[in-house]
Amino acid sequence: MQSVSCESMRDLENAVFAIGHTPEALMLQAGERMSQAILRYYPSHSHATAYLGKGHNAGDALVLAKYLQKAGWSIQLRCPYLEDDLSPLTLKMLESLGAIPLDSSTPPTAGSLLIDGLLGIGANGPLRPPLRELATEMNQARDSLGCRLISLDTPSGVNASTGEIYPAAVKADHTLCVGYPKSGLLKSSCIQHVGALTQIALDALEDHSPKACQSSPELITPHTLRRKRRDFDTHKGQAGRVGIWAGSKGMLGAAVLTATAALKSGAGLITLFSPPEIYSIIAPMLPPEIMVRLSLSPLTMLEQNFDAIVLGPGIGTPDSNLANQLLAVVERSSIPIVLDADMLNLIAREEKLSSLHPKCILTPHPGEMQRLFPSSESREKIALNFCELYPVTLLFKGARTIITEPNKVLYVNSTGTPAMATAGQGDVLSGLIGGLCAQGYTLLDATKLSAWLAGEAAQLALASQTETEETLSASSVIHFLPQAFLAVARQA
Ligand SMILES: NC(=O)C1=CN([C@@H]2O[C@H](COP(=O)(O)OP(=O)(O)OC[C@H]3O[C@@H](n4cnc5c(N)ncnc54)[C@H](O)[C@@H]3O)[C@@H](O)[C@H]2O)[C@@H](O)CC1
Repeated sequence: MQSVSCESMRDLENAVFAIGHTPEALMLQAGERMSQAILRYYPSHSHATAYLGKGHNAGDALVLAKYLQKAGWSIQLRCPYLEDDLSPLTLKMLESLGAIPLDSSTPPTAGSLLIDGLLGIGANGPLRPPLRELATEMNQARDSLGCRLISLDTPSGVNASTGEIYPAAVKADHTLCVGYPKSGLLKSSCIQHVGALTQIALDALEDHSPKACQSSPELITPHTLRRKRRDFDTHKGQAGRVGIWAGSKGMLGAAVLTATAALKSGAGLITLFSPPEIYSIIAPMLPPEIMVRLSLSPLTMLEQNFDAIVLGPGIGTPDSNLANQLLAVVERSSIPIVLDADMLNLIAREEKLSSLHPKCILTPHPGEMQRLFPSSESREKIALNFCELYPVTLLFKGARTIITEPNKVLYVNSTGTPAMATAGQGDVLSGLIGGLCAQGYTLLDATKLSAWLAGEAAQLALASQTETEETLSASSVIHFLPQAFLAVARQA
């Protein structure tokens, strides 16, 4: 979904008002849909403290609060202004919420969900008192009381068009963007203030596209993703065959996670190739649906009828014979080939970037990217510059994973949580990408969908309370993939 400046968002808003939609109708829908997002991702909470400014961003917060109240939550309204200071529509939403006073002094309690409704796209420059003090209070409660902080439309104190971060800017765990995502918020430099991003669609905007801007990054949202439907008579050979070369002594788990994620992506036949020294140990670790083939050479993968190949998770530093064969597989492969982890280090070390071709998908984390393509530019520039030189699909991992291809914009993933900062998450991702490519997704679609699914699965695992920020593992992400698939809106 295209990102827009606050100014373009205003133009769109005015365009829909001009044809008869009202600010009130939009606010009611935004607030209701925000409440659905909160109940989905934060169902264990039962108390919210809504921080209110004067404008319509506060109005959204009040509508949201009303829906949470209906769901049985208790609500505190933290506001430094008098009722008469509020914009008329915001005041109307306050009155409709019932007899909850505007609290100008009581800080939130532990466990409260903090709702940042201080400022939205009407923000102008750095946070001014008294809102600056309230933003500071929210950040302190997040840090010291463990509160979750949700920003509505934009995190207050961040310039949503440019990404400039002003003093005391709110550090949201999650931002719910109304209508279109604001371009400044997609920048990697803003991640600490924006957190996960969920787009809140407004029906009135459906027929109103923002002015096309070729360089605007696009947010990967469920509405931009597509799940393939199978023909009724599909058989397993048509559902995608994936060949995987992964794992080595001491890194068996990487192979298990990659192969299991490929299986859970829906691919019909998964074969893990395993050298003799680990074969007998790894074979019993795998789900029974995965074939494990004893093999001395990755080149045998090219003789099979695969639809996609994954190379690299957990391979460590291969000896020179194996290294040459792995590099030869990359060069000779004419099917999608996912290159991850030590395979990327090998390509960097052997200076084989020139053998990359359009069937390659690279999934580096920042350290691997630095070895492949040393640069001190921003993450966004590095990704775009890399794809100007090499004809590949690039997924550049990070708290805000970005994806691009030659002559394409940046696609920015919206899902994920810091709980994913654990070993094995990259293995899951490469297995998913390989599995989806094998099922006929384009390289770009497979990569975008995989990044979104993995992050969503992690968020849903936390929401389920079967995992916490401390306990979430790559295996639990795999476990929650079915729910993440179900969350993809469109089925073509
Ligand atoms: N764009 C849309 O289509 C929709 C927007 N809605 C909401 O409306 C919001 C925009 O509402 P408004 O235009 O009322 O603007 P805001 O709610 O962002 O607030 C503007 C107010 O904040 C004050 N202010 C501005 N900058 C400040 C600063 N740096 N420090 C302290 N105070 C400052 C201004 O004096 C003004 O009173 C959106 O962000 C969104 O949340 C929704 O109600 C639904 C539809």
